[in-house]
Amino acid sequence: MLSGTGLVAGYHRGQRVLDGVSLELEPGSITGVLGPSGCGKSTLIRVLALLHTPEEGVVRLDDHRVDRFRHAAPAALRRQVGVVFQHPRSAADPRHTLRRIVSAHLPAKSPPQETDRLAELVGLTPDLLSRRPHEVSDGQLQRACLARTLGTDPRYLLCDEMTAMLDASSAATLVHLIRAQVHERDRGVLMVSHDPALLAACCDRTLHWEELARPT
Ligand SMILES: Nc1ncnc2c1ncn2[C@@H]1O[C@H](COP(=O)(O)OP(=O)(O)OP(=O)(O)O)[C@@H](O)[C@H]1O
Repeated sequence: MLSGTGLVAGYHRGQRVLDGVSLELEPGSITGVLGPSGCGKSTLIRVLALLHTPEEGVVRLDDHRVDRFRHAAPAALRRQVGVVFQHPRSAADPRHTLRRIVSAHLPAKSPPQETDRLAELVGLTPDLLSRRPHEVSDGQLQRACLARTLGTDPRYLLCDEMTAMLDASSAATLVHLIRAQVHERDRGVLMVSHDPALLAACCDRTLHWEELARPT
């Protein structure tokens, strides 16, 4: 299980973006979190992904109580939690080919077939792999970002409004892919969004932001 308990976090002294937030993610299921823009959903994802240090509260990753975050977080723990961000164009280096983007988190000596396997998994055709971000659609680039994240075979996948930039058909394809990952690989998924219809369509349970922020 990946959990955060009583999390307090912000970006400036005295600013509490998260003020006593708790959430548990179980492997093999998709949890949705619904909240308005600016409530702190991305901040929660950053804390759970060990990318942002909470001022208070506890993050547990399976049997580990995490006590170091950001660069100090143990690599073995960091690799267990993958993140897909809202804006694929800010998350991918525009100079790199999709092949390089997809393979970015694979071990250095991985054979090219491993990149091909990840690309196929997310439905990227081989001809797209030689292109750069400006030569593909947002949906295709988001698939490449998802494939990159899956390269560490993370036990938990945190999706931060990952379909917000996509048309309905691309969004549905990605959601279908995520569901397959949950069932085939027993991953635990968090999907945050301000779109109740999206969460209702793909999550096993949906929590409202206010439910997470109850005092512990
Ligand atoms: N790097 C940062 N530095 C300072 N303040 C920040 C930073 N990132 C976010 N914030 C502030 O923290 C608050 C919560 O932001 P966050 O991005 O976590 O919300 P969100 O619910 O994900 O919003 P959205 O749905 O619009 O993406 C906002 O008031 C935002 O301005």
